[in-house]
Amino acid sequence: MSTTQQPTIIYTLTDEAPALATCAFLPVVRAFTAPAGIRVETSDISVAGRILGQFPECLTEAQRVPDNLAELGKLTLQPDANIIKLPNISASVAQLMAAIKELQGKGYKIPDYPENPKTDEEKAVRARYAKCIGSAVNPVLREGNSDRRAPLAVKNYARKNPHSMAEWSQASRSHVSHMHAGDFYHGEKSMTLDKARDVKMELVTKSGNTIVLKPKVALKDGEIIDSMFMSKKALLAFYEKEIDDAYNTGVMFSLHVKATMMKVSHPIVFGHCVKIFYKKAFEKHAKLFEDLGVNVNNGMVNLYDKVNTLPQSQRDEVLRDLHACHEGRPELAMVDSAKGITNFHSPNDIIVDASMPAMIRNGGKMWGADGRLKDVKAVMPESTFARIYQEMINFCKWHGAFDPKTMGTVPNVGLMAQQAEEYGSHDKTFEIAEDGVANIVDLATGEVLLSQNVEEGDIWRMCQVKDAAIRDWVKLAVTRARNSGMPAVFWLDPYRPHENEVIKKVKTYLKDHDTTGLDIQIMSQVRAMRYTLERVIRGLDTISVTGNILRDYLTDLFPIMELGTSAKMLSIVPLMAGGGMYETGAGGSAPKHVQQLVEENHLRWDSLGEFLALAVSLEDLGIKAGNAQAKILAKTLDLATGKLLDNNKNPLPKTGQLDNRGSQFYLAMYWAQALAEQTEDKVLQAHFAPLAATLAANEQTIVAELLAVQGQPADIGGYYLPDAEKTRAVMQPSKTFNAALASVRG
Ligand SMILES: NC(=O)C1=CN([C@@H]2O[C@H](COP(=O)(O)OP(=O)(O)OC[C@H]3O[C@@H](n4cnc5c(N)ncnc54)[C@H](OP(=O)(O)O)[C@@H]3O)[C@@H](O)[C@H]2O)C=CC1
Ligand SMILES: O=C(O)CCC(=O)C(=O)O
Ligand SMILES: [Mg+2]
Repeated sequence: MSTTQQPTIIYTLTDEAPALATCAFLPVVRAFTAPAGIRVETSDISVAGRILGQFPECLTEAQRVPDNLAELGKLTLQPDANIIKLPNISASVAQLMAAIKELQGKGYKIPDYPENPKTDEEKAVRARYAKCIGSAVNPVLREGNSDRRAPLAVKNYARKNPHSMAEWSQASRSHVSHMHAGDFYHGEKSMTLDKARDVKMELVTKSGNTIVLKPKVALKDGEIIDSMFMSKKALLAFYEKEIDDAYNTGVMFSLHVKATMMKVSHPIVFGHCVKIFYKKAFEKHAKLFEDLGVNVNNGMVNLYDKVNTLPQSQRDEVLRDLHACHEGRPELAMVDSAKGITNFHSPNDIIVDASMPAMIRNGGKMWGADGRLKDVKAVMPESTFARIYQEMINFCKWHGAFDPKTMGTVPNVGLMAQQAEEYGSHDKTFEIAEDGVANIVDLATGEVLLSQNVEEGDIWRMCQVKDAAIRDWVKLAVTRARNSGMPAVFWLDPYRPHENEVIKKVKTYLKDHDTTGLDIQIMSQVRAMRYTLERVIRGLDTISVTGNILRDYLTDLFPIMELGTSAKMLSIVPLMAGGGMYETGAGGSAPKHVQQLVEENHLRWDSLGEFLALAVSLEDLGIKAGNAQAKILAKTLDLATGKLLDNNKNPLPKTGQLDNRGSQFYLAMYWAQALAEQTEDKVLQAHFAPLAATLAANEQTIVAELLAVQGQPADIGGYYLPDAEKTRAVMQPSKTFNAALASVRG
C-alpha cells in the first residue's frame, strides 16, 4: 500500500458479480483519474485471497498473498483513507469448502477444512478457517457509522421507470412468526459502564465448575454492554408450534436468518429448525448422522453430501426416511424450485435482509415446489427485529403494495462503527455446554456485572457498543436531518434494556447540536415503521436512524420497495478518524449473476452504486487533497450518471440486451462528454474532448462488439479465484473501447 503523498483511492477487489464488474470498470477509472494525478490502487479482499492469506507456510513464495484486510483495517484509522469497498462474499461453511477445493485444484497446498476436528492440529486449522467465514471483512473496515440513501436522480429515475410490484391482497395469509418468550429480546440485560473495565465471560455450571468462555474483553468507559441468551427449549417448542401451525392452516413454511453476519448464533438457530422439521429421520438415524459428521447448521446440503457417500441401499433408506418426514409437515418455500432447492438447503440462501423484501415485493408470496407463488409463514425466531416486517406486511394488507411512482424515500443513518451491537458479537457468542449461570465478571474486582441463568444448548452472547460510536452516530443523524430537511426518527424500543441505555445517550448527545427547526423523534421499531409508512405512501421522506441490525435490514427493505434493488444506493461510511469509505450499493455479491455470465456471457449486475461511490470518493479526495481536478471529475461523473439514468442505459436482465459492460461504456462516454463540455478546467477539457469524440463516433461499433460476445458460455477460469487473463478477456471484450481508453492513458 502506498505511503507517498500522491492522492490515492484504494479500490477493493472482491468476489462474484462485483469483482467481474470491477474488472471491466477499472480501466475506465484509471483513464479518468490519471490526468488529475490520482492513483488508483487495488486491494484483493476476496474470500479466496483471505483463505490464502491464512496459510502462507503452505504456499510457495510466488503463491503467497499479503494480509490485505489487516492493511486496509489499519488504513481506515488514517485521516486520509479513501476506500471504495465493493460487496464481498460472507462465506458459509459450504462456500468455504468449495473455495478450498477450487484453490487446492489450482495447486495451492492448503489443508482440508476439518469439519469435526479432533486433534489440536485440526482444531488450529479450523480456527484459522473460522476467520474466513461469515462477515469477516465488513466489521474490520467499518470504522465509521453508515449513511445510506437514494440520491435524488436515482429516486426520480425510479419514479419515472417504476419496477414491477406484485399486488397485495387483504386476504393474504402471509405473516411473520417470531418467539414471544425465551429469545434474546425477552431476557436481555444491559448496562452502561461507569469506567473502563476488563471483563471475562464465564459459565459457572450446576456441577460447580467454572468454564471461562472468553478470558478478556477490554471495555471502555461509557460503553454499553448487553448479556442475552436464546433458550434452546423455547426455540424448539417455538419451531414445533410454527411448523404445526403452517401445516394446519395450509401456508408454506420459510425460515429467514442472517447466518453470515451472526455467524455463530444463526447457524445454530437454522440447524435446530431443520432437525425439528425432519425430526423422525434425525431420531432414527442419529447414530449414522453422528458417525458421518452431519452438521445441518450448514444446511441440508451438508446432510445430502454426506449421505451421498453411503452405499446405495443405505443411502436410499435415509433419503426415503427424509422424504417421509414431509408427511404431516407444511410445504417448504423454495429458493430455486427449478432445481429443487428448498429454504433449508443452505443458510446463505436465505439471508433475511434480502429474502424478506423479496417476499414483500412479491405480494407476500414465495415460490413453492411447483414453481407457483404462494402465501407463506416467514419464521424469524428472534423477535427483536422480526416485528418490523410484520408491521410492513400489516400495512401492505391494508393499503396494498407500495407505488414506486409516488412513494417517499427512507434513507438510513446506521450505528455501525467499531463493531457495534449484535453484528460485533460473534467472538462473544457461545453455545452453552451445561446448565448453569453465565456471568460477565470484572477481571480486577471479581464483581459480576451481568448474570443469566442458562441451560444446556442455549445461545448466550455479549454485545457491546462504544460511547464514541454512539456520539458520532447522533452527530451524523443531526447532519443528515439538517442537510436533507427530512424528519429523522431514532428507531429505539424503551422496553428493550439495551435500547433504553442507547436512548439515554441519544438524549444527552442531541444536546451537543443545534437542532432548532429539525424534527427529531425517538420511537420503538413498530411505531417508527408505522409512522414512516404513513408518510411513505403520502410521498413524504423520513430518515431512519437505527442500530446495526436495522441498518442492515432497512437498507435493503426500503430500496427494494422504492428502487427495485439496493444496488442503486449511495452508501457512505464517514470514518471516525476522518477518512471515507464508499460502499457500492447496499446489497451483496449477486451469485446468480455469475451463473448467467458463465452460461450466456451476460452480466446483469448494475454498477450504479459503484458510479455513485466513485463520485463521492473523488469529491472527498478533491476537498481533502485540495485537488480541484478531482472535484471536477466528481461533478462530471455525477452528471454522467444522471444522463445514464435519463437515457436508460442501465444493464438489462436478459441475454442479448445491454449488460454491465455496455452500461459502463455509456458511463464512460457521458463522463468524457461532460468533461469536454465543462470550461472550469481547460486542461481536463482538452484532454477528454478527443475521447468524447472517439467514443461518440464509435458508439455503434462498441455496442455491437459488446453484444456480439453474448449468447454463448464464457470461461473465466474459476469461481472463487477466476483466472485474471481470462476474466479480463471476458469483461473487456470491445477492442475499440479498450483502444480508446488506452489512448487517453498515454
Ligand atoms: N456489503 C457487503 O459486502 C455485502 C455482502 N453480502 C454478501 O453477498 C452474498 C450474497 O448475498 P444475498 O443476500 O444473496 O444478496 P445479493 O444482494 O447478492 O442478491 C440478492 C439479489 O439482489 C439483486 N442485486 C443485488 N445487487 C445487484 C446489482 N448490483 N445489480 C442488480 N441486481 C442486484 C439480484 O436480484 P435479481 O434476481 O433481480 O438479479 C440478486 O439476486 C452473501 O455472501 C452475502 O453475505 C450481502 C450484502 C452486503
Ligand atoms: O457483511 C455482510 O455479510 C453483509 C453486509 C450487509 O448485508 C450490509 O451491510 O447491508
Ligand atoms: Mg444488508
